[in-house]
Amino acid sequence: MTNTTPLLRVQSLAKAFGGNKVLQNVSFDIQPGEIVGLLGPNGSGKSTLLNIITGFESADRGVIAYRGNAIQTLPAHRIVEAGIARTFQLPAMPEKMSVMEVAMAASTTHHGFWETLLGTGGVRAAERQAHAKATALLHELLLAHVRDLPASALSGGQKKLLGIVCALMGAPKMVFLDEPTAGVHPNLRNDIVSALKRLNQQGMTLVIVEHDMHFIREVCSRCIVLDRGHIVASCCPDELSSNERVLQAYLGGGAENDAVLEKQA
Ligand SMILES: Nc1ncnc2c1ncn2[C@@H]1O[C@H](COP(=O)(O)OP(=O)(O)OP(=O)(O)O)[C@@H](O)[C@H]1O
Repeated sequence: MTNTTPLLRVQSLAKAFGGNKVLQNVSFDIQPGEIVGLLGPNGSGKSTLLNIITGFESADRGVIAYRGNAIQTLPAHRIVEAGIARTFQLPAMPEKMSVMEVAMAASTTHHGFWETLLGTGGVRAAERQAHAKATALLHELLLAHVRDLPASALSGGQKKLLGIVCALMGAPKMVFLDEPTAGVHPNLRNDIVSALKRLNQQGMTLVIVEHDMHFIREVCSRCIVLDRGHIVASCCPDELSSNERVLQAYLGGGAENDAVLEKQA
């Protein structure tokens, strides 16, 4: 990786489900240290893009390079190991595990069968490390006071925070967040904003799928806007409201807009 290599480069990505062309010729770069908002109307392809980058779906065409290395054929766990983590729109939590246990289970340090069974020194040291890290992250994400509760008992917003904790347990360089504040109480929303800003100040690159424009303005330095599978804008949040193609995407448009988008892609 040279000084000019972007942290992530997506080139000519395409994906269709049957005849539904969900992503078409999608290309963009993310630089280290950015907080980028990924925007677009419902069904514009944001989650599909996020799923492809993080290895949960495969692309039909295109290249995804992380620190200069192609990752588009890697399975999800190898992408996590490479340094890219993600959260989910609706995090599912195991019924019987405590908040701390869920955080610990997200640790990416794994040992062989015999080492684990025998509880070797290496395993115990790794467990201590994971415990210390989970403790620090639960504190950072304001979940220290609920660490012994069953994870399934958390509120929707707290589950989102725990999803962020889990994503961070592997010490990623880059995190994709899928609607981190949707359905979250305003108080907790502000906590999420502060936590994300702190993580970014510590060097984390963030890409955030969000519909909440206040949140985007508060947190993001740049926005990428998708409309029906095409990137129609890459600009700072303040420029969104005067961007013709963004307005067109959000205010609607039928087949005539498809023709325009095809031409401009
Ligand atoms: N596994 C799938 N099989 C078939 N179609 C799918 C699949 N996943 C997504 N789609 C379709 O792809 C299109 C884009 O969906 P996607 O979830 O990526 O949009 P989105 O921008 O994230 O939407 P929202 O903001 O509503 O979450 C939709 O038409 C959706 O129905």
